[in-house]
Amino acid sequence: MASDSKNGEQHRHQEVGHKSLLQSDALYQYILETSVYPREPEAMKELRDITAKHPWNLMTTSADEGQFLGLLLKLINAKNTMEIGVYTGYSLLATALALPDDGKILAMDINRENYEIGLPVIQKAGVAHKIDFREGPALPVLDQLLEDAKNHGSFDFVFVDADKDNYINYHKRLLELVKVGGVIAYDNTLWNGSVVAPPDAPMRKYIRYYRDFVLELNKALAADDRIEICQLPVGDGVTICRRVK
Ligand SMILES: C[S@@+](CC[C@H](N)C(=O)[O-])C[C@H]1O[C@@H](n2cnc3c(N)ncnc32)[C@H](O)[C@@H]1O
Repeated sequence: MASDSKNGEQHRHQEVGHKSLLQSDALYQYILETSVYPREPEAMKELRDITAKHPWNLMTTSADEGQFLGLLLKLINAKNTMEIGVYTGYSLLATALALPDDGKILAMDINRENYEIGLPVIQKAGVAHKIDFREGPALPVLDQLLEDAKNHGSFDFVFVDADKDNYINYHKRLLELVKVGGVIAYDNTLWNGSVVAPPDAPMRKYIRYYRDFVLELNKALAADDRIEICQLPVGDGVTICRRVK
């Protein structure tokens, strides 16, 4: 993405230059080349390459975050999961590969077209049967799930990576849908580093618009005694919440 600042390179790095908040490109590259790329499944690499050619590729989950999600899912033995915000499906594929063969992902996105870009790769990887994709806004689907008591406490894991202005609304509902001991991961909780930017700092419009919602969410998660949390500087910041009551 172009930068209009004199200090173009640095500006780009801060805003959207790569998918990490680490202050050194070399260090991030080291992590990718040492620990991530050599272990990345072939299908995920293929999907990452396809997505890189798409005009909205900045939205994709980074390879290091994909690796983290896959490991987390295995550590908690997740089976019944949900994803809000699919795009071309990189995090979805990471999830599908990490789940057992009878694992499930209820995946929601308002845009089916982008999901279909990645779908052939997901099918080729032999994990498409785990995915139930719903096109449309996620909130009404959550409300519908809540109407049936048997869905309460039925999810092991949820990855939320969609409209930041709804995260608080998702949280209210997800806390009832995730089991005690289950995990909700909220993506982009450091929001391009803008959470610590002074209010008059130059920011892209969409960064400025969603910033207040992210700040509110972070405060609300920290104050919520129904969850344990850990905010990690992976990707654009991901907050892991474990339901405790
Ligand atoms: C950052 S992208 C998701 C990236 C994805 N997790 C990946 O690994 O590539 C955000 C997605 O949220 C979707 N989205 C936006 N508003 C939504 C809503 N109300 N309900 C469901 N999906 C929504 C967008 O269409 C977009 O594909």
